Amino acid sequence: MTARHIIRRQIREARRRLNHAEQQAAALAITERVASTPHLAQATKVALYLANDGELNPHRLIDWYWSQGAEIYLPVLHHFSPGHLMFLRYDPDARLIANRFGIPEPRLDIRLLLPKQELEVIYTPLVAFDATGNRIGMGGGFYDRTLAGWHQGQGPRPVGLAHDCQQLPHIPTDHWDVPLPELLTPARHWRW
Ligand SMILES: Nc1nc2c(c(=O)[nH]1)N(C=O)[C@@H](CNc1ccc(C(=O)N[C@@H](CCC(=O)O)C(=O)O)cc1)CN2
Ligand SMILES: Nc1ncnc2c1ncn2[C@@H]1O[C@H](COP(=O)(O)OP(=O)(O)OP(=O)(O)O)[C@@H](O)[C@H]1O
Repeated sequence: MTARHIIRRQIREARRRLNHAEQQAAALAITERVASTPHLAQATKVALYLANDGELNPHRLIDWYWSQGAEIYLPVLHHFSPGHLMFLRYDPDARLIANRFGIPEPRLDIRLLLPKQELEVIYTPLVAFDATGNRIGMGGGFYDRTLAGWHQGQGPRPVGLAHDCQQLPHIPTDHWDVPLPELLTPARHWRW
């Protein structure tokens, strides 16, 4: 087992142990944080995700963005390009279908597809982060591929979302890992 495997197992277990009240409080705290952060609150096209495996649950944040008239996009596993994500618009009445990991995603409808360059913010799920903005995800490299190049202006700014218990002192990185410039937890707004 590599260090990354051990980190994934431990932190996934820690976030799954959060109870319903803790998850609800975290969902509310993150929504209030976004609502009071102008560059995030003003975004009109944002990628979010549907919570899985104890992740910080953005359902209230999605409702809040909808109430502001913003468009929400969800990651959909690319049907032809393995390891890549597409972003499809998520409307309140959307029909969802579970992907191969059991995570619900919009049905593939070309009319709902948005090129990622047109998103303003990609809220990024993650398993673990450290105090310098390094992240580890579920292990598919999906977000690393999506975020590769954002720093050179090829795509939107990523903003990590996580519970405070997902922080580690140091995460070992690989050359393809894309560090985050910003991350929100219920307790803190990190910027690097
Ligand atoms: N909510 C959410 N949606 C997301 C992601 C995410 O991290 N969170 N992704 C971010 O990349 C993509 C999906 N990536 C995933 C990668 C691995 C596993 C997973 O559960 N793997 C199993 C074993 C693999 C299997 O079942 O085939 C595991 O590790 O237990 C789940 C999602 C797209 N959608
Ligand atoms: N930009 C990229 N181009 C090609 N392959 C990549 C890229 N980024 C990551 N990969 C590959 O994806 C695999 C998984 O990477 P890693 O373990 O860092 O995923 P992760 O960060 O945990 O997942 P995610 O990014 O989906 O949250 C690695 O084998 C890596 O080689």
